[in-house]
Amino acid sequence: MHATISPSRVKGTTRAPPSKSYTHRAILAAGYSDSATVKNALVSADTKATMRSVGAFGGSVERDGQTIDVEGFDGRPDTPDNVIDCANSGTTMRLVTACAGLGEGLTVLTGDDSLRSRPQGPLLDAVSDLDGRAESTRRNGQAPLVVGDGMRGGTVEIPGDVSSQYISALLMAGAVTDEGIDIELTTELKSAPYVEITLELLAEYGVEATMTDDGFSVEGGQSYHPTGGEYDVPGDFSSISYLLAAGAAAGEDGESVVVEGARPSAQGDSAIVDIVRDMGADVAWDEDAGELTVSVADLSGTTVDVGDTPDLLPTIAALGAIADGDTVIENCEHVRFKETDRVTAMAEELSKMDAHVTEERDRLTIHGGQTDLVGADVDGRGDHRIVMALTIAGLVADGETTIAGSEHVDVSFPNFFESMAALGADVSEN
Ligand SMILES: O=C(O)C1=C[C@@H](OP(=O)(O)O)[C@@H](O)[C@H](O)C1
Ligand SMILES: C=C(OP(=O)(O)O)C(=O)O
Repeated sequence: MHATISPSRVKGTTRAPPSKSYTHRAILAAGYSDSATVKNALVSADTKATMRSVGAFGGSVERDGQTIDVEGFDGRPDTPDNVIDCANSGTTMRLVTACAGLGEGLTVLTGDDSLRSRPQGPLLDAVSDLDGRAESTRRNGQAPLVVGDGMRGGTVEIPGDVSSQYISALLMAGAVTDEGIDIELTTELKSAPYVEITLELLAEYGVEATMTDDGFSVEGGQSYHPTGGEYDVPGDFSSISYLLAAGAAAGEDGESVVVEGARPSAQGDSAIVDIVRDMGADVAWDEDAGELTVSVADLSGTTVDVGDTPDLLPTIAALGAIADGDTVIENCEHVRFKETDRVTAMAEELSKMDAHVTEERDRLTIHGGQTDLVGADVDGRGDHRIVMALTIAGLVADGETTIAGSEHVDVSFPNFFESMAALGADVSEN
């Protein structure tokens, strides 16, 4: 599918979709429990992969709108009858790999072309070091994976600079081992707020895990049970970043964009509020009401370290192409290991719209204000965040922008184009 965006202005009230990261964890945690209900869940292609996994492990997952009732597998998972398809979802593959490691039998995990090219090696090594079996069928550290054989607890070393999801996965699984798991990081942790999200979610399910001097630790023999049997998912700040960016860059003069569902949580991506402010936009955040209000401004460049917030890179790059002056995105090498290499993807696609971009291994600089953005045929590269970020650029470009692969927004923000159109954006899909 293609999305066509014509220059347009936005205003009005919209609602943030529920957090993808919390939804994945809440559903798998419900799987580890005897039963739990996840309310206000994100129902998207990625979170459906986690629901399928819980079912494959012997749980039952029933969905009524955004309420998910889970009868869990209660501790260690059963051996699945079939392979588990994690589709495009890195979070599912990592969280489910550690869970599969607990099983008596073997689980086979696969995914789409993108997911089968992403790194799993450090997590496979960790599961093996903890006496499980974890192999890449192609012996290249990538899926398809074969995992199982009753991983035990213990101490394990793992790098922190490839994916924080390995640590989240081991913490979730470690709670139901006998001995627990102590994780020692061998390199600096990137995407650290996502481990905070895991700790916060675990606490909500009555499971204790902590940060230590050299990593993280979870005691074994714990059981999962959310207070009152229910967990309520907060709004997603990665998704909110596109809505805020739209309001800041393409808001109607004298009007504002209001985003509901923005309640504070451990999400590092709430940094987008300050980033947009630094670029010159006026943003008010009523944290009690969970409401953000943004109005249009002449944006200027900024410098952002995305070590903690990799998913914001496409949004910041698009804003940088709209702003005057240089926007420097630093500490971004790990953003190359996502659904696509997002550093190169944004550099190349924004260049098609006449943006001036300098790409280095660990830094992306967008030289804003040198020429106006022009509408172009661009490629979303099968990556939801590239599609959504290019849409923001398309709102202010001169002429029509056509984005290939627009259907991929179903990974994290299925009603993205409907939400944009309701705010007044001139967008259509065909
Ligand atoms: O744990 C999570 O929910 C996520 C962690 C981050 O990945 P990395 O830890 O691989 O950087 C982030 O990019 C991804 O979208 C979601
Ligand atoms: C990288 C992402 O997700 P995942 O790692 O789950 O595929 C994302 O949503 O940007």
